[in-house]
Amino acid sequence: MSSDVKDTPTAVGPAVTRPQADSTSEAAAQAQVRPIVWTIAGSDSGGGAGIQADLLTIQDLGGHGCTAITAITAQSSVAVDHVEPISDAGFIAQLDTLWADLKPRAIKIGLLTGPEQVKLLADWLAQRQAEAPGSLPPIVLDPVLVASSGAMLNTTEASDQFDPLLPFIDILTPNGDELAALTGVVLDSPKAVVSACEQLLKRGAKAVLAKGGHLIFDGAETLHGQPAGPRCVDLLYSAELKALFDGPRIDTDNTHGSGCTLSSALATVLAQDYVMEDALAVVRAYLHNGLTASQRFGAGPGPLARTGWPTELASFPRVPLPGSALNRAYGLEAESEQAKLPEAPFTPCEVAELGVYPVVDSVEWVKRLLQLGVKTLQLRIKDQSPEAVEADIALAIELGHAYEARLFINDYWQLAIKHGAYGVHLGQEDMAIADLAAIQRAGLKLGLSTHGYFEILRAHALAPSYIAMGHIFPTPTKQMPSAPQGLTRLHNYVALVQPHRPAVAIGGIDIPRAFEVAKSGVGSIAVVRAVTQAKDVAEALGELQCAFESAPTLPTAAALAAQPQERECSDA
Ligand SMILES: Cc1ncc(COP(=O)(O)OP(=O)(O)O)c(N)n1
Ligand SMILES: Cc1nc(C(=O)O)sc1CCOP(=O)(O)O
Ligand SMILES: [Mg+2]
Repeated sequence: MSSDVKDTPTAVGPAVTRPQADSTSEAAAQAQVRPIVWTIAGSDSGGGAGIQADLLTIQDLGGHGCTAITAITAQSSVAVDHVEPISDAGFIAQLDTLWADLKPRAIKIGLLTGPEQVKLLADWLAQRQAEAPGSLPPIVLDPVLVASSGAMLNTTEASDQFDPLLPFIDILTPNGDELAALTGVVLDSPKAVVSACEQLLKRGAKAVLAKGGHLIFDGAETLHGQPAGPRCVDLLYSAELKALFDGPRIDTDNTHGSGCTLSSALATVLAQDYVMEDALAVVRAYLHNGLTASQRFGAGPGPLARTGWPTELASFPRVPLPGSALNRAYGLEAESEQAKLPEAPFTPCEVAELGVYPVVDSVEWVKRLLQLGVKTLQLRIKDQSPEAVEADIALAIELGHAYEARLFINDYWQLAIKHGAYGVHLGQEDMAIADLAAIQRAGLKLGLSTHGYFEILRAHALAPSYIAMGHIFPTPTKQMPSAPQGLTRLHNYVALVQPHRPAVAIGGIDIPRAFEVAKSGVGSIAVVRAVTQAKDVAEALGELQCAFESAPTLPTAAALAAQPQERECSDA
């Protein structure tokens, strides 16, 4: 693998074990493999929440946990009998000692026993920031007020008690009770949740995850447009992104430490450089699996099970589509902005694997590739008026049919419908503006671009004909707002997508890398330069094809053909 590829080898499973880790350089190498995650929280002697839950979670998701303990609690599954805050000196000593040697890639803050500890921590963070601007990693604050047994863990009820910390916090993760206590807003509707989040943003929070586990609104079932049973809807609210994560409410009372688990899981995934919305998608799936497999140990609610990095789509939340009833209930989009959602899945491609998939910018290239036997290809013309490109698009479509090939038209979906194309390829931003219902009704196949977990979930909800995942490696062909995904993530995405529909990898794939990419089991590789800049195009196509033939066939791809194409999110 090339060194410019951002890859996190521990994204799944345990770290690589090194035989001798006693030298400084060896220790540093270890630290790079498992990112260091701090938890600043209280000890739960019952092992279900607090520091104990955090360490288990951090380890389970591929991090190395370090702790700064804020309080000792005498706690079981049914009671909190004693809370003893650590001394100020003891608190700061832990932070200083860790900072000197074990710098964090992310921090989770849990129980702080009152305004004094909040101020101590805020001052300590401010000093680190002043000494080295930009040295603080992502910080998650779980504003713990009450234990799940109902006991108060925090000495004050002041709604502004966490405000000194807010400037340092990347995301605040209150449950319904905490959100109400921090804002004074009565959370009796989805829009009230939004206004509480808005208030916290005005007070300095960068983002809020308003957890829906405790929130039940009148008529909530009807918001989902389907008899789905009790749901849990979390709202991510920041200036840049407002998104819902919707999943079934798991029928268990083993929720002891669920807030601690969520926030430490989030810190651990953020420490592996995932963007917030992707990290939240993973964390919701982790909670789903942990609650589902949870067990009781004492007389009261048990803790969540530790089930490792989630890999199956069924564990992940649904991300409601633009124009969906759920988004409208939260007021996340104006009625006038509603996208036209299709009423049925898109026509599936008749093959489970799309193979070598060149993306080219002229009808001449389309013709040349068809003559060389290419069966999946895309015409991607950028920045021209529809009038200027119509004749070329019409001719390319005609050629595609003549050669019985799968020709996708990028962007110009109206022309693709008008001229009866095999399919259309659209980006994420197009999903909100294109008439997806018209594309589906016309029987055209639809391919969608994605760049991480969140976009994969949003694309999957539309039941497209394929999902493209990029950019795997750095590419000069297109300016990308997101980071390269790398091979480890690609493996995870393929496992998620390909049991349901064809997956396509794109971005920076040349012939040597095609062999690495094919090992992920992905059924298709989309390329621009590997074909258009090849000295010998026929030879390049042959070598790219070779990459697939040398790679193991994964059962997921083979299973696809037999899989009915269901639409996962019919909540319009
Ligand atoms: C197969 C495939 N995957 C991704 C893309 C990128 O599409 P999009 O996000 O719409 O960006 P542009 O190509 O329009 O710049 C693609 N074209 N093909
Ligand atoms: C058009 C395009 N879309 C991408 C995405 O990730 O969505 S990457 C990409 C460019 C791919 O070109 P090359 O094969 O030359 O790297
Ligand atoms: Mg496009």
